[in-house]
Amino acid sequence: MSARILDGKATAATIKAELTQRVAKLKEQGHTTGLGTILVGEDPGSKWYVGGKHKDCAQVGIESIRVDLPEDTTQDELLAQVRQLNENPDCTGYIVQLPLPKHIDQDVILEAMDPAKDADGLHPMNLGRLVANVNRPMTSPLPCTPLGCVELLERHGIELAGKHVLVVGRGVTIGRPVGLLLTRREINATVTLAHTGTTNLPELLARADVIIAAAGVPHIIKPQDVKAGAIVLDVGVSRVDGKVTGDVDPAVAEVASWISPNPGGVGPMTRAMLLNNVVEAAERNAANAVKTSN
Ligand SMILES: Nc1nc2c(c(=O)[nH]1)N[C@@H](CN(C=O)c1ccc(C(=O)N[C@@H](CCC(=O)O)C(=O)O)cc1)CN2
Repeated sequence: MSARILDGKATAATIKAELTQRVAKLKEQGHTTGLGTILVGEDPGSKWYVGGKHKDCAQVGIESIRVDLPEDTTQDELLAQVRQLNENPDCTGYIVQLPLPKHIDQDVILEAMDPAKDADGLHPMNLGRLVANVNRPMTSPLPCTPLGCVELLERHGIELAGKHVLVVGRGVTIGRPVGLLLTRREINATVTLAHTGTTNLPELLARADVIIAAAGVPHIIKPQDVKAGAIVLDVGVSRVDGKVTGDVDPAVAEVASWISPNPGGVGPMTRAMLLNNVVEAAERNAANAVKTSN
């Protein structure tokens, strides 16, 4: 058996085409949609990701504002840039590219962002809303990679209700929020969150219906670890000899029923969900403008 492919590249292209229409509609109504990015330092991977975000914006008609700062930028200088984007009316939403240099406290920066402009859904208020709101539709931004995982599965017709999902990794951008998202009532999955302190990972892997691997350890998930027919999302990103390498050994495709390639799986979906968050923020602004004018 060879697993079917959860094609993130093709799915992201479809989503971008849908978003292009929504951005055009907003423009017709007199609303511009703009994404801001703040990049600190020279990390080649981060530069590539930020460049990709601006290319995506150009493709779907979103204006973009790019702030690139040197590695030795102080926390106060970065905070000043954050406040400028909070106030900039052309910026509908923005992101601060992570990771930040070690001398900057990521939590302080994320907390200084206007939660309504937090295109990454990583402001503590937006993460708190994800924790607190189990039943009503979410109206605040959600973290892009978790959203990308859910959207990728849904758009391939995969039902998660009643499934046992094992998330490997407890990071704030993926592991923790994806668990919260999957346990919302409209998705209804049962989630186990494994991390470096988990003592029975082999046992958990062997019984999972769905595995979301976000550990950042190259090829940590092997074919013999996985239940036959499991659905496997490879979210981890490491570089081995300069090549993007996921958490999942490609031979897992011989055992799984569905697998996301890496590259070409969850990465492009993360980018598409960022655009989605910006467009949703612009649509919320447009709806609020109508309310206040009535
Ligand atoms: N502020 C944020 N910082 C970071 C995030 C994030 O969501 N918000 N996630 C990652 C990096 N990231 C987006 O910023 C990201 C990672 C990977 C991809 C992607 O499309 N990857 C390609 C392969 C890329 C390659 O060849 O190097 C793929 O999977 O096909 C997009 C975005 C950390 N920082």
